Parts: sequence; C-alpha cells; structure tokens
Amino acid sequence: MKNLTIVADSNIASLDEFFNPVALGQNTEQQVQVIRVAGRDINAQLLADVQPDVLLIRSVTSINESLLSDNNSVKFVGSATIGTDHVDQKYLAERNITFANAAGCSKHSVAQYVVTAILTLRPQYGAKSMTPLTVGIIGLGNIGSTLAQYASDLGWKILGYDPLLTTSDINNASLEQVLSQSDIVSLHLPLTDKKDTDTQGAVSISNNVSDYPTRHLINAETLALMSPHTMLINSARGPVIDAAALEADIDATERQVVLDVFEHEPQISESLLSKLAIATPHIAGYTLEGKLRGTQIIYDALCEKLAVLPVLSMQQLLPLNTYLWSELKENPDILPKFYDIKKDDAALRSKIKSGKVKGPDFDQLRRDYHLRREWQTSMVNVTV
Ligand SMILES: NC(=O)c1ccc[n+]([C@@H]2O[C@H](COP(=O)([O-])OP(=O)(O)OC[C@H]3O[C@@H](n4cnc5c(N)ncnc54)[C@H](O)[C@@H]3O)[C@@H](O)[C@H]2O)c1
Ligand SMILES: O=C(O)[C@H](O)[C@H](O)COP(=O)(O)O
Repeated sequence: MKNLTIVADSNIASLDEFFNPVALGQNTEQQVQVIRVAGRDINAQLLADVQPDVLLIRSVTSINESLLSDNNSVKFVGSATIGTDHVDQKYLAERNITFANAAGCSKHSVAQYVVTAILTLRPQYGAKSMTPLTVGIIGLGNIGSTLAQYASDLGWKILGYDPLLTTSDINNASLEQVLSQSDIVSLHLPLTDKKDTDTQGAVSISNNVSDYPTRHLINAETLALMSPHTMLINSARGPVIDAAALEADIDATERQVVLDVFEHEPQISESLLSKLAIATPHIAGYTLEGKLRGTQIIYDALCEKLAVLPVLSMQQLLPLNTYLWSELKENPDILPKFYDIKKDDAALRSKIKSGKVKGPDFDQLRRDYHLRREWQTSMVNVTV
C-alpha cells in the first residue's frame, strides 16, 4: 500500500497518538503524513494541492460536492462529531467515499452540561424535599436518553417526545405536552429539513431531510405553548430554534434560556446574548472523554477501512478520573461547583465587540477550551 496522507482538523483530540504508522498498522516503508488545518480552512484548493487519502473533520467543515468535485484522492471521511448536518452523505455514497461519524461520543458530556445548567440556574431543584420537577426532553437518542437517566437518578419526572422511536416510559408525550407541561425543556435533535416534493409529486431526497424536520421546530408558535416559567435549553444545533422568535419570546416572558449553539454561529449578536441566562460557545460536548471518544470512533472506522486491527484505546490516554456519579447524585448541589458553567458563559460574553461576538473569537474560545472531565457512571465505555 502507498503512503497515507491525512488532512485533519487541528481541533481533533490526540491526532498524533491515533494517526501514526504504528497505530494505523502500516509497515516501516509506509509513511503517514497528517496535515493539520483549522476546520474552516479545509477547502477544495487545499485538497487539490495535497491530494489526501483521508479527511478527518469536526463540525465546522462542510463536506459536499463543491468541496470534493475536483478531487479523486479522498477515500475516507471521518467526522469526530455526533452531528452530521455538515456532511452530504448521499454525495459521499455516490462517490463511493466511506463516511464515519462518532455517534454517541459525547452523550454523557452534553447530558452533564444540561444537568449542570439546570442546577446552576435553579439550585432548588437539587433539594430532595422539592416536589419533583418535570424535565421535557425533545429527541430521545443517545444524549436525550442519557439525560433522562440522570434526571431519573435525581428523582425528576420525565416527559419525552421522539416521533421516530416507539413509545416507552420516557417517550411518553406529544410535542405539545412536553412544551406546555415541563419546568425545563431540553433539545437533543439532529438538524434536519423537510423533504421537498418535486412537480411530479416524487420526493427528492437531499441531505439530512426528515418527515419530522427540526429546523425552526422552536418558533413563535411552539414558544407560545410554553409557560414563561419553563426554562429552554438548546445544546443540539442552533437553527433548531428561530433566533428572532426566541428574542421576541424572551422580551415578552423573561424566560430563562440556555444556549450552547446559535442559529447564526459562529457569530452571535449582543442583542440575543444579553437576553440569555447562560450562553456558552458550543462546548457542551467538550470534555476530555467526549473528544477522545470522538477520535477513537473515527480511528476505529479508519482501521476497518484499511483492514488493520486498531491497537490504541483512549483509556491508555486518559488520566485517572475519580468523579463518580454514584456519589455526586447524592449531593446534586455540588454539581455546579464540579463544572463552573458560569465561567464559560463569562468568557463568551467577554468577547462582545461592536455589538456582536465575531466568528474568529467564537472559534478561538473553542480551540483554546480547557477540556472538562466527565463524571463517571457505570454506563461509560468507548463503544457507547
Ligand atoms: N453542543 C454540543 O456540543 C453537541 C455535542 C454532541 C451532539 N450535539 C447535537 O446533538 C444532537 C443529538 O445528539 P444525539 O447523540 O442524541 O443524537 P441521536 O441521533 O442519538 O438522537 C437524536 C434523536 O432525535 C430524534 N429526532 C429526530 N427528529 C426529531 C423530531 N422532529 N422531534 C423529536 N425527536 C426527533 C431521533 O429520532 C433521535 O432519536 C446531534 O445531532 C448534534 O447536532 C451537540
Ligand atoms: O455534534 C457534535 O458532536 C458536536 O456538536 C461537536 O462537539 C462539535 O464539534 P466541533 O464544532 O468541535 O467540530
């Protein structure tokens, strides 16, 4: 086999450890060259110049025809993220390019971010004597169901809505019920659009379309179903919420809203930011464990593509972690001290210049983020 050239987003954790000749099972004559580039700078010209075999990305690189139409070298694309809305998977399949993402990699990190945000803004919910609050979860996949597990451990009631899964003890309500009957509503959805129907009535399948589209699922109409008391948390994708409608809603209701993702990310207006109870720069999944698990999953997928056995496990790279959920859940009031989410909020607000947080400042906060640790549960493992 020839040498392997990899273009990789420099924000992928532990690139050196996972993507070298030994870890990729290459023999001594074969070289592995890893070219690190900021995710937003991976473009068609770079791919034409470098002719890589492999592209490793995170969520800020759009993978589509305009990036790849003049390129014949790429055979594998790995995204070390859960979300795939930035990847035209249909186009990759047509080009016979293998694609892998890191499903579930940061499900604990994001669920822990949500629990921390709730207990930071409403510490009273940590008290055992409280009447149980109701957490509404929209989207009950890896993250939503993990959040449900934490909520249940804390004695909270769950109302969940996921039309693509069968009903269950957590998938137990309609969208309207979740929105109108919950104390907290947390969104855990992919970003999808509605299917277009062409003039012949046939459905044209483009990328990321769904019978239950999520773009602007939260809009003026759905916000109106929520009591002003209900806190809204979005750590999924920004465009799931119509930002203009959200601003109008907060003006009218003074709702507590927590955003980790923004409709016009990486730019955020000061006007929106000033209305939010907590705002963070898309770091809900940024724990050491979450990021390493993302790398591990695409490393395993690349090994499969190369028909070699993976030899590296992220456990070999993780420092000891003694934070145990079994202990923390008995003292939920210490969770906001475990992760100081207000510090992340303050760092984002400190970047406001001329009425906005600019894209490069948003990206810099993420690039330089000091990765948190997950608290450990018996559910934790690499294969999620
Ligand atoms: N902020 C962050 O750092 C961060 C980190 C990881 C993931 N994410 C985002 O979170 C999203 C969810 O992650 P996940 O691991 O739970 O994904 P997942 O695919 O495991 O689950 C998503 C669930 O949403 C459901 N769903 C789809 N459309 C729906 C609709 N209209 N209404 C209700 N439910 C619907 C699906 O049936 C699925 O069960 C990802 O797609 C990604 O965009 C954000
Ligand atoms: O979908 C995901 O996994 C997350 O949104 C991910 O943490 C974001 O990836 P990044 O923007 O760091 O590339």
